[in-house]
Amino acid sequence: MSNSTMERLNSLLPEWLETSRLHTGQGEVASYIPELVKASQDELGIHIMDAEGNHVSAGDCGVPFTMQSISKVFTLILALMDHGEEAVFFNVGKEPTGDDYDSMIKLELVDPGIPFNPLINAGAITVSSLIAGDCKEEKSRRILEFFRKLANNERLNYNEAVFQSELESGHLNRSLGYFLKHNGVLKDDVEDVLAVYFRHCSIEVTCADLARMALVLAYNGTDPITGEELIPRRYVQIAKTFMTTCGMYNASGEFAIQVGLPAKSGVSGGILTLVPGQFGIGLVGPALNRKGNSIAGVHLLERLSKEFDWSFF
Ligand SMILES: NC(=O)CC[C@H](N)C(=O)O
Repeated sequence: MSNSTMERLNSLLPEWLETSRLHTGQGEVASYIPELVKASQDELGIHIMDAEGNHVSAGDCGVPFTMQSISKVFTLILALMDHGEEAVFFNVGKEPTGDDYDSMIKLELVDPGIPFNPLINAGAITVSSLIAGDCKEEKSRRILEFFRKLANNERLNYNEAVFQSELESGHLNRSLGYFLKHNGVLKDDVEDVLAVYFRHCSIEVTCADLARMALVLAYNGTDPITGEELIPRRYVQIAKTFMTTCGMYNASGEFAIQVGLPAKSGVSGGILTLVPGQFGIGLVGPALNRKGNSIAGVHLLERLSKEFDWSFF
């Protein structure tokens, strides 16, 4: 079944990608992190991988980009592996916000002032502080090692220019950090926590890396190619639930209706998604729609999901 889907994908994908690419003109490349604006407006690439390691790719799939918010899924998983559910969800909630990902409004409105979920910035900054390690370097090292294992790529590394750019321009994230510190949610030094957060957002990948990471989620935590169990099933279940309810920001409901797959997007235009038990998918298209998701990427995923009946709803 997967083989015949692969064959059809092989013949359809190049043309479909070019049709979706036409939508890039209506989107905008993110500029609030100055270094990100250097990405090409009309870029679009995708890589789809199955459990045997067969893959189909199209477009600009070899172009490296930073994971940004996509990394939040995997730092959440690592924090769960480090401390368990109870400790993590003592500090961060489980509900969508309806606000922008970098909003702080709800932190003042609820008591206790913990972030609504681990995929908004406030939640992910909190999760960064929960990663085990004696210092920021050790926490960052553990995150990078974990990501390398998931992507089966020892060469995965930071984009230092993007890291520095966000370190210098991340005033809103800095204020979220200090607010969380004031609320008693962050215990560590705020600048140290932010450095860990900015570092994991700056990890550079290609579509193939994202597809491999997604494949591990598609197979409930076991890399189907190596057979190695990398994540306990329960934590994959939690991560995929958050991806479904909050992974595409305030367009998560619409994405669930139109595509119906767990997904996470990032401000660099990346999207990681998966077809449970079948495929891992990595995609990049830096031109974003008004909700902050890759405009052409969402278009392509909608078309693929409808054609192959991928929605799990
Ligand atoms: N949506 C995103 O990808 C946001 C991540 C980005 N590093 C930030 O904190 O603003």
